[in-house]
Amino acid sequence: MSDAGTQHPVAVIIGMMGAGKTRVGREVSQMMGLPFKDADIEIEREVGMTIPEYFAQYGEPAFRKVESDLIRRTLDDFGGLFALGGGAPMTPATQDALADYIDGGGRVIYLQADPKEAMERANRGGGRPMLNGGDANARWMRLFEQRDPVFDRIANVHVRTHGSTPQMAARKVMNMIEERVVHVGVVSADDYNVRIGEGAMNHLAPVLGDKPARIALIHTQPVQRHSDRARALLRQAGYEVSDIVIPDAEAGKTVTVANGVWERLGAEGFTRSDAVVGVGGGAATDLAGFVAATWMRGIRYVNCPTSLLAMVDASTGGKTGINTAAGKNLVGSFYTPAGVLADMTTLASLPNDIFIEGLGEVAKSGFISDPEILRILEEHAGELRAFDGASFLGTPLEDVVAELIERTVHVKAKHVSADLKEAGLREFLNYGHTMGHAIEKMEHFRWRHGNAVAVGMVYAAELACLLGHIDRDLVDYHRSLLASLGLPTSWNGGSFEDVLAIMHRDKKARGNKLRFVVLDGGPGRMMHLDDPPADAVEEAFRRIQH
Ligand SMILES: NC(=O)c1ccc[n+]([C@@H]2O[C@H](COP(=O)([O-])OP(=O)(O)OC[C@H]3O[C@@H](n4cnc5c(N)ncnc54)[C@H](O)[C@@H]3O)[C@@H](O)[C@H]2O)c1
Ligand SMILES: O=C(O)C(=O)C[C@@H](O)[C@H](O)[C@H](O)COP(=O)(O)O
Repeated sequence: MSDAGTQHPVAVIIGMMGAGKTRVGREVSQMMGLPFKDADIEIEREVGMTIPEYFAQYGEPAFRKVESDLIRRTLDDFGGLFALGGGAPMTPATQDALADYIDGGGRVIYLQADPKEAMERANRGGGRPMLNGGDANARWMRLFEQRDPVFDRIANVHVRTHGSTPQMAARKVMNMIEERVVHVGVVSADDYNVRIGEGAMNHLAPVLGDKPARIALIHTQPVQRHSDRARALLRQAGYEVSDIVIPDAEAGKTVTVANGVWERLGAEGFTRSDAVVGVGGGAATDLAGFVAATWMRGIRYVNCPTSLLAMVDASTGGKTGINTAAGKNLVGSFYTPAGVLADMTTLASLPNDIFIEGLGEVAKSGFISDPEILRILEEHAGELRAFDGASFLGTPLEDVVAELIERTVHVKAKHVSADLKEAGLREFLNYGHTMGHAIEKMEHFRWRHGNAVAVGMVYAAELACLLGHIDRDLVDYHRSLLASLGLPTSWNGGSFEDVLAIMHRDKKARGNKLRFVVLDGGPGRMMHLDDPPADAVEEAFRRIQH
């Protein structure tokens, strides 16, 4: 954010008179240990009189010039929280200054208070020149109608504070400030952001935009409390919501379920301008994405992942799909979301075993691309393995998990940005999956995906070692790290012949040749392994058995 020697605000708060910009801004600055500035107070200090006096003596145009000059200066030399006066963002010069600030990575937060509450607060206080003359309420409402669409456009963060105390509103603002954002560039489609943090789901309406009238909210029963929140946010934003509950986990990734959703969309008149929101684990976001990719050949969709694995992997990258009798994810489409909102508060209800399976895909990303992930996993293995959603939020572990999620999503974004349709580079994200998907199928999906992938990575490491690409120590490191996280490292649930037949149907296979992706020397260095010797393929299988 800061250029050499300059400071920029952590956030700028805008909103209607009475929205609570100053009160909430002060609360946030105290919570974050940062300085706070109120533009109106700074202006009165600079001109040596109150704003009503300045208005009366020099008029509004002169005031707006003083105001926009002070705002521009403050944006370039202040590193705390900065609240603007109600009318400030209506001035073109201030709009330009705020746009430059956002281009530099700044956050302009539109504090969207309940209009009635804000109007009453604004008129209680008096001393507001813009409300002088005539019925103050009517005047406030006229200003709201003029300003709300402008504020909505200018801001890049929107925080609704309806019914919130100043402290609750401050917490929402702080969550937005602290959230992590990973940008995913997509060569053949629109770029999008993955937002990671408490309250990320609040971005639903801004990400969906104002074109959809109808939203198909696709979710599963175990995440009802989170889909309830999504539904409330969507309805508050004025969307018509079709609530679609699908079977949980892999049972939801079938053509029968997809057809049922297509039937609903048809019966309710969904058109290309409408959208899909998927809330749940990776299976739910895979199905939701598949429905969005296929309804009328493609409508907008936003993923709200609620499991660790879905946050770090499934919800991003555009792989949508369903399973068939022949195997995992054999039907689907590369179709990218309009955005991904990884709301950390949803992890509060995530069972420990589901959290742990998500660590399988986190570790994978460490092995294929970011060794720092492996270091963090090693350092915090015990805490991660003991994950307890009920006591997780607000603890130091939440920051560790947020860092792991951001890093893992960065690894995925790097691969999918360069190779959306998996022509080569993206296949490295499939590390451990050739054997992993075979195990899932052999286990009739009783094994969780992340657990199967963990064993699959040990298999791939054994195969690479047998062929001289990595040393035994690195194979042993796979086992020790994955086991320390509570992940399985062996499997003996079926015959080599059955597994081999399934691996031959893996999407990376070409003709009747097996293809794997394996480490080449060490973490972060990957290679394709085409048509490996049959005896090595079988010996590696023997080595992952109990
Ligand atoms: N599209 C991709 O790129 C991609 C990437 C990785 C995995 N996947 C797919 O994702 C699936 C695995 O995802 P998963 O591990 O999330 O499994 P999942 O979707 O089956 O969820 C696991 C279980 O956790 C529950 N759950 C999820 N979030 C919860 C929450 N916050 N509170 C309580 N319960 C919650 C689910 O309801 C389910 O019972 C597999 O189908 C895999 O193929 C897809
Ligand atoms: O996004 C990818 O590409 C991946 O390979 C990510 C994997 O972690 C994920 O499990 C994906 O769903 C597997 O893809 P598939 O094409 O093997 O089904």
